Amino acid sequence: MRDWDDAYANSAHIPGSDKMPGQWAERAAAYRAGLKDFRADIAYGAGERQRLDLILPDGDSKGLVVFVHGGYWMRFDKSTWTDLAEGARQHGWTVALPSYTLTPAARISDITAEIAAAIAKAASLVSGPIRLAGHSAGGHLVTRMLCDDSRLEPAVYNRIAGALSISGLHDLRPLLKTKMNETLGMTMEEATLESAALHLPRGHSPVTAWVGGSERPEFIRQSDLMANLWTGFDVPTRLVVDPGLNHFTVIDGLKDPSSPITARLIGLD
Ligand SMILES: N[C@@H](CC(=O)c1ccccc1NC=O)C(=O)O
Repeated sequence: MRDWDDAYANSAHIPGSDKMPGQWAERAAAYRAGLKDFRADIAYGAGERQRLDLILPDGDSKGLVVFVHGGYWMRFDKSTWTDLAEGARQHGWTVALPSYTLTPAARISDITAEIAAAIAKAASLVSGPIRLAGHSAGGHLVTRMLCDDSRLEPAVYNRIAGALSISGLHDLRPLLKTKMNETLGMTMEEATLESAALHLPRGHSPVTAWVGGSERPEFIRQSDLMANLWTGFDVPTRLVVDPGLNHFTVIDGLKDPSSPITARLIGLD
């Protein structure tokens, strides 16, 4: 059988990646220190990690971007990548960054419910269209919001203008064969119910699956399968394989207002 741990191992295939979490946190902290309007730790539930940060644009807000961080549902929080808000912020969008309870304290299905609550809270604070983005495990979480079993209320769901799943995981069943599942604790039933690609879409919100061309082949397959399957249900889908980028560099463009990934996030292209 294939080595499924290796198929989903990112750091092991990216030189220097052991130093990256420290660098990400430092960059994000420096970015927060320079923000004019940063609203930290807004509660969207009673749990300790059920908090979101809001980053406001300089002028009027055009709408709400929600960015959900990754880390295989078991690492990191909203403070790791605050600086990814900057591209959308410069275009006038308000950006919400939620934390969520990590596995094994929460099941993945619990986290999906938390993200719906986080989006509802942010949507109550910021008017206009909503654009969802997530990285890796966060890509899973945002695509789950568009599934037929989405917990979003119609008033919130109907404001969603699109979702950008960056290196997202859309069929969780192969992860059952990895050591990570000792922490994730998924059964086949949960892995199936938590796979966006195995659901029907609730509506026709556009979905972009964006992945680095130098990522593990499994991540490219996970983006490909999502775009492929939902195309069959009349969802406007795009698959973008961004050349030369790996699992960690693929999100860097979100900091840059002139990057193609920022244009995709806010629907300018
Ligand atoms: N230790 C993990 C790290 C990882 O995959 C990761 C790290 C940061 C953000 C997203 C990640 N992947 C999926 O959620 C790995 O390299 O396999």
